Amino acid sequence: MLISDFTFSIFFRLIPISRVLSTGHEAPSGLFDADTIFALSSGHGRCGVAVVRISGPAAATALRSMAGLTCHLPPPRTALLRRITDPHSKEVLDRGLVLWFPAPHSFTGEDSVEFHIHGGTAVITAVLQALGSVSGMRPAEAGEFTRRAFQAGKLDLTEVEGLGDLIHAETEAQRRQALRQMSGDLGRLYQDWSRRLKRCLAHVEAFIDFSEDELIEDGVLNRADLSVQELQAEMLQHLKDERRGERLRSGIQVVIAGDTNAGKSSLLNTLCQRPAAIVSPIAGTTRDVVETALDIGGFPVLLSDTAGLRDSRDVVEREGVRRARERVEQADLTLVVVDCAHLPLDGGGAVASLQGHLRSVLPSQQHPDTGCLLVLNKVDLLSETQRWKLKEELSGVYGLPPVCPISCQTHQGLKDFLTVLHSRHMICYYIILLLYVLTYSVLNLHDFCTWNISKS
Ligand SMILES: Nc1nc2c(ncn2[C@@H]2O[C@H](COP(=O)(O)OP(=O)(O)OP(=O)(O)O)[C@@H](O)[C@H]2O)c(=O)[nH]1
Repeated sequence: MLISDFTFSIFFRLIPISRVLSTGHEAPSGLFDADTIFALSSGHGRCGVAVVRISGPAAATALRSMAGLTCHLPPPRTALLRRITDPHSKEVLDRGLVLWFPAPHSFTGEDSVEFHIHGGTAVITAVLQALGSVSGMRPAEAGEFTRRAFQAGKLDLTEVEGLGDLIHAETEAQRRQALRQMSGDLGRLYQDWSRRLKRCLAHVEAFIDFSEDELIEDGVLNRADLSVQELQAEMLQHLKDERRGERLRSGIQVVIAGDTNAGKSSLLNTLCQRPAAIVSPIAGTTRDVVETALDIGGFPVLLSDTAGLRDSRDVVEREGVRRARERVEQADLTLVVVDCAHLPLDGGGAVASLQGHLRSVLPSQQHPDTGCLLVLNKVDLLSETQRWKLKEELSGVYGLPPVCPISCQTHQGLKDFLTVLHSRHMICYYIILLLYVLTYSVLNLHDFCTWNISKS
């Protein structure tokens, strides 16, 4: 390969790496708008107080003309109680608080104003219409305030993502993760990686361009290679810890599957504490997938009840079974429910029977040890002796997933089951694309350095 080809390949690598790593906000010039934008920021629906935000060069004009402030603007970030009027007709629209945030000390970095008005639909509509009539003002597009904050360097991309997560957070763990991300820790980490990678790249380029003139000190490539290896180890470590974040954001897919009448719908209702699915002694009651969102130990879980798996001539039931199998294939975690009153306990063979259940539910390529829990339902129907036999038979058996004996009727064993479920879904991690790309890029650079060292 020619030297110019090396340089090209280095740049080829550098561009995606630095783009991915650059969480800073080198705002493209020309993206700043002269428009002033406004929006209801407190969400729709009737409420006590609604917040209308304005950002841009005409914010001060809007404040003056609508809050009756002819001479001076209010002191920055201080709430003033004012009559809010139509800027043209001077009709009073509401009485509320106004706040003035002069640039650059505002969320967007631009001159900004907030109106805290009463949350009735008519009040909000009147104020928004009045704002729209001020020259140079227009309603904000979705996410435009945050885009302006990013462009003004107030937030980096990871903080923007954290802000989005915080707004959408439904569980405690999601809220905590979003807040951590918003504090900028992740951005600082990526910027450090970016800086170190670029330094390695510069050393390798310098070696390529000047080594023949002997202007480069010995061992430059070795040091670059060592640094890249260190970075690679750090990223892999980070990847291990942070995969959890992805599951936190999108939720874990938990699917309940098994034979008809095993108590799958009863389990769904028990977990979500409401009659979300129909329960009946008639086999084949559930025909379609019934979904419900849950918060288990602070983690978002999308729980699905599915049709009982059996051969059927009924077209609708067959479609239900097809959907059930599809869901099991996509699941992060499958709860295989078995009616333990039907296990061959007295004559032995419970383990073989459970293995048969697992085979009939799980896709052939899935190992039962992973992504699966065996839920032995209806333990209330077992006698003391039968329970003892079951325990005996299952103790010391390898090749089965964790087994949880429970009763959806008496709630026996439910607490232990929830503990196992919590620890099990914590290990349902997936590759985060961004970090995968980073690692891949580092591996490429590492390969390049290694190749070059061996060549020299
Ligand atoms: N004794 C006892 N009965 C239960 C328990 N759980 C469920 N049942 C009963 O078992 C029957 C079937 O329960 P479902 O929850 O509808 O079972 P399913 O697996 O969803 O059934 P399909 O819709 O046919 O797939 C109902 O009569 C329930 O009351 C349990 O823990 N103990």
